[in-house]
Amino acid sequence: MSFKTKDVTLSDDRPKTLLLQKHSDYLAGYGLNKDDYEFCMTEYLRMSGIYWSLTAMELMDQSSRMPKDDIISFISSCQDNESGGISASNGHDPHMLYTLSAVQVLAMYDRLDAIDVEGVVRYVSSLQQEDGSFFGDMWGEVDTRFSFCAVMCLSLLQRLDAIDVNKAVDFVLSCMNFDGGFGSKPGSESHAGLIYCCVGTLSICKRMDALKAAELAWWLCERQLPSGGLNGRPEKLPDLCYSWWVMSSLSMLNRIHWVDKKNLEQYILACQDAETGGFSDRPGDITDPFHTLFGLAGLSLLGNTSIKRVNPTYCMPQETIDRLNLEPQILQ
Ligand SMILES: CN(C(=O)[C@H](Cc1cnc[nH]1)NC(=O)OCc1ccccc1)[C@@H](Cc1ccccc1)C(=O)N[C@@H](Cc1c[nH]c2ccccc12)C(=O)NO
Ligand SMILES: [Zn+2]
Repeated sequence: MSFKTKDVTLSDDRPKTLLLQKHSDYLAGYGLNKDDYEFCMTEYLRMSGIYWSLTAMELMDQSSRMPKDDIISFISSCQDNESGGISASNGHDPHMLYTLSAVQVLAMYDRLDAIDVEGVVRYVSSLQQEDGSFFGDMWGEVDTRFSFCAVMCLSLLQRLDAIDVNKAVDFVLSCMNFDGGFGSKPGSESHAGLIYCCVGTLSICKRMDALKAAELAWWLCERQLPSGGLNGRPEKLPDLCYSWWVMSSLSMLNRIHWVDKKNLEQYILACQDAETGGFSDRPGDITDPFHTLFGLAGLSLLGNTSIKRVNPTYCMPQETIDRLNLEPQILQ
């Protein structure tokens, strides 16, 4: 039993303002050196890395600094003609996670014509199981993350008709715990990231009525620690990306005011690196594009107007969601 709540202390010389130019330079320069160790080691999730960088640049209104044509032809080269699915990088197997990232990127660029959309629809719907759940790929791992990938991807393509939405919702609801939270499968422990996926699925399918909203919002705001940061489960250290998983879920529940916004903003700003640019999981750690997106997206949800509005359900610019006429449900 740990009596000392695990937390971090924010040092006095931490960044207290948003260093937008540093973050824009950091992302514009990331991955240019193709043979650096980190770039090679993250090939297995390259497509998601492109989604994180582009979305962060869009939120900063800096996406013109991204190599648009190279990105679009890279995505086309990653679609598997036989299955219709899209892989993280050339030569890798197609997977739901990277098919979603690719569709998110092309939706932001308004270039869904660059892929075989019917092939993607065929791939995603082929992964739905009898109980409504989804596999991540042909190897058959079930996880509520993949339910969220499926409904987000198909809704971006205006093709939710291709799956059994009622069964997809039933499976997600079968993963609801007594604390109002969700795990990856029925009976799995509640986890902030999976709560985001399950609430997001219900938001897109317009079934937020089925949530135990009060219990869930309570569990979510319990994630906040004295440092202002949020953790993903009880007794865990704070981590910047959990600011996003928790706050986007609270936004969909219309209860974002339940967290101490000032304290949380302090924690997010403290995770910036004034030298390299970018955000890290905790103050003083190495920055990466993943935490940089979720730091900026979190500040956007907190109302920082120097960052464009982000949609809490899709984690994409609100203007993209508006252009696609998508209306994910927000609890009243
Ligand atoms: C596979 N990932 C993770 O497991 C990260 C690891 C981590 C980061 N900080 C602490 N650990 N964890 C993570 O994303 O947890 C949140 C989560 C978990 C499950 C479902 C959704 C969100 C990260 C990549 C990563 C690996 C290692 C270090 C940093 C980033 C990852 O890809 N997360 C996914 C989470 C996610 C966001 N939107 C989704 C939609 C559907 C499914 C998943 C996601 C992502 O961002 N996709 O675009
Ligand atoms: Zn993290």
